[in-house]
Amino acid sequence: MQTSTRTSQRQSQSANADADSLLKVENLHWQADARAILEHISFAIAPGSFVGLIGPNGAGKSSLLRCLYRVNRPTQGRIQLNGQDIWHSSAREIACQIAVVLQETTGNFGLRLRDVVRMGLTPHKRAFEFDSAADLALVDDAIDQVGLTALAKQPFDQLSGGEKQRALIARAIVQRPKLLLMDEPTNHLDVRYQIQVLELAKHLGTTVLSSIHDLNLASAFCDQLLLLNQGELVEQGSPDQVLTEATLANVFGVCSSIDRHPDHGHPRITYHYGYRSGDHGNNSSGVSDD
Ligand SMILES: Nc1ncnc2c1ncn2[C@@H]1O[C@H](COP(=O)(O)OP(=O)(O)OP(=O)(O)O)[C@@H](O)[C@H]1O
Repeated sequence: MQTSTRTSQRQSQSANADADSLLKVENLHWQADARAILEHISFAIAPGSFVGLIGPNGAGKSSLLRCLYRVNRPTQGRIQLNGQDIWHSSAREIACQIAVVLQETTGNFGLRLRDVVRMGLTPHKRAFEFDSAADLALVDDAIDQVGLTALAKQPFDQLSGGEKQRALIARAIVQRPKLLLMDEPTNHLDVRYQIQVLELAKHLGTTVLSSIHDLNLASAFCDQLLLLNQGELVEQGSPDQVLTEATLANVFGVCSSIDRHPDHGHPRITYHYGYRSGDHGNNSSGVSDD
């Protein structure tokens, strides 16, 4: 595994922002079956920012997110939310502060959409405490915000992929988290729903960390990007800093040209297919048409 020098430079830059960070991860390591999956992961996320977690298949994105929502216990290092170590907090305390949207959610056993959204209230409730009229109004308002009022009584498992993701965002709205973690929330969605789901998450006004495979979507929506490769954080910074032709060649093994998107001004990636080594300025990807 290699650690980029640019990463350490950016890590020291981001250290200046640490005091104001909502989430701070320090030297996180995680291993499974005696194999190192994540190593030397350090970053901080400022409140209100929309951060994309990118990287090739198997880089460790889901493993890192699972550490952050307390499924994978790090073998080394510290994760702090608002200055509090998440592994020294109760599961309920964390559930009040962190909402999670995963890529495929099944097994809701006949629950209707409204019941699934209502589950966002649970972490804030005591045992046997009933939902108040204000709680139920919050649920209906969240369903309305994601445009699913007409489907509120529909069994969750019968919804389309895009409708399920929007329902889970409605659940997150109800949960009122400080941090929303999303693992490939746009997987299997058509392009309209990919944009819609990310727009909904962006306009929640909460801090978001989401893994995203589509680098152009990551560029369009994210304030900051974390680039994982082989279990290490090799780049972190703005889309301009992270999405370079050289990085895409080195980490993803693709040849690309990058210009500015005419609407949002962030990097816009055009991929080149079937080129021969030497056809383009940067050919370190080793991609060829042989
Ligand atoms: N519980 C586990 N036990 C053993 N190996 C694991 C476990 N969880 C993840 N891994 C391994 O860790 C590596 C990283 O997996 P992870 O799912 O985190 O990658 P990813 O970046 O999310 O990949 P993708 O983009 O393909 O979803 C993979 O090689 C995977 O097989």
